[in-house]
Amino acid sequence: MKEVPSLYNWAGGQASLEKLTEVFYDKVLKDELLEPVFRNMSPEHTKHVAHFIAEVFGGPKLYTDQDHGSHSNMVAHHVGKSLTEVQRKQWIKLLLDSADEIGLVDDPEFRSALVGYLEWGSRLAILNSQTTENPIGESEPMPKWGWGETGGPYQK
Ligand code: HEM
Repeated sequence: MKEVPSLYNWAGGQASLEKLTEVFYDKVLKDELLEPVFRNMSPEHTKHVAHFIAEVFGGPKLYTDQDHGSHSNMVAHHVGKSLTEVQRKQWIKLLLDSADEIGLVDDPEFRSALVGYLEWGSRLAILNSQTTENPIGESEPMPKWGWGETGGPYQK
């Protein structure tokens, strides 16, 4: 049985995920639907989101240790923002366009895991944005994401 690589390593590590979020937020800030939502984001936003996804995908704990973040802290950024399904769909579209643009690994298994995570995370972001109280306690662990039912191309 071959060793199972993390999604983080399969995606090309930190540099690859940081490139993904850089290209993505460039698009976001030029997008009619999303620019109003993100126009006041912090200069660190792009990097923090890359660090968050990297950690969820089995990479180093930069969001937790370097950015002083946590799952609760990430959710707090969405609470009360009243984000919409239309904005969510556009968010997903621009992120997947960015993945193609930077040449992120595109085997069916990795992309299935990526889309699964983005659907899950973005739907939670919309739900949490309708509330005024953070449902995630500060001591809750970071989410983890893996290959899911498809297994992985590493098995071939
Ligand atoms: C998997 C899905 C998602 C992840 C992993 C994620 C991650 C994050 C993280 C880590 C932050 C904090 C950034 C920082 O520390 O500066 C953040 C903030 C934010 N996110 Fe998300 N997010 C997701 C989905 C979404 C979606 C779908 C939307 C809207 C359509 C959204 C809107 C925002 C906004 C408005 C902020 C605050 C920006 C500001 O500081 O002004 N997020 N997100």
